Amino acid sequence: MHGAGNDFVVIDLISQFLNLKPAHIRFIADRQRGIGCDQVLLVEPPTQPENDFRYRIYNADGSESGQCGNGARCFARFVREKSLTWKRELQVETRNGTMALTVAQDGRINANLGAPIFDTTQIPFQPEDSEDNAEYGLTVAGNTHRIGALSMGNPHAVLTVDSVADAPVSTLGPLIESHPAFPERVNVGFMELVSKNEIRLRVFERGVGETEACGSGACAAAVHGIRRGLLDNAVTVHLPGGKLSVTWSGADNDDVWLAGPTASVFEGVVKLREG
Ligand SMILES: N[C@H](CCC[C@H](N)C(=O)O)C(=O)O
Repeated sequence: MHGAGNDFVVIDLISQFLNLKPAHIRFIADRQRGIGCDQVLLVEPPTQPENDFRYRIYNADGSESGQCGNGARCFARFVREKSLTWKRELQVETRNGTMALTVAQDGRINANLGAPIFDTTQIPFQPEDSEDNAEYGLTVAGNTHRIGALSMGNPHAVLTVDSVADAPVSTLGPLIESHPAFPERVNVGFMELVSKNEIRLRVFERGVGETEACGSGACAAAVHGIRRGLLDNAVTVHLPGGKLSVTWSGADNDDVWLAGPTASVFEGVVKLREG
């Protein structure tokens, strides 16, 4: 499956049981030797009866994440296509709590990624200096960059650039992804302001590299722009793989909603060697 080109292998662990280890995840995600994807998503029974499913997210390098916005939308489509539920309002358990997914009559899927988190200890982020107009200075290879830092259930650094086409995604992205100021590493967004309701964005994702789209990254960039007064509350996010929509009231405790396309591409059986 994919959401605007951010692609996933989604595994039903309700009608089957697998004890997947990081080596299995890396094999499945390997685009030459395995199936190939940005993330592997696990569909599991909930641990609490009031919820519908449990949702676990693993990056291509085998690391687990607490959030995947595009993946959540594909998750909602998957469980309905596989007749694991008929509901249109889903409560899904993630590593950080629960998230609401809604499937409209026209098939559009909205994901509630919860309220953004700016508390640096929860991102986690250890800033070199104090926040100034929602930005921090971050020294990378001798140069200081201005970044926004927040969590959408997973950590994000957001840089504002004049042009995403010219942004140093492949060089600066990995240096910030593994910067010591982010003890759990970080997803790195490069945001270009188009208007008060539109941005262009490229994301170097933690544990993957640059992806065609990043749902939580789109939310993090839009929230950062709204917080700095550069964007209105509804933002169209143009990514290399397609368009996502983010809405957030601007109130710190209000939830961030993500909408966008989903697609089911292929279904099959994978043979996992005992790892
Ligand atoms: N690489 C991210 C997880 C996937 C996020 C992205 N695919 C999305 O749609 O939010 C992380 O390690 O936090």
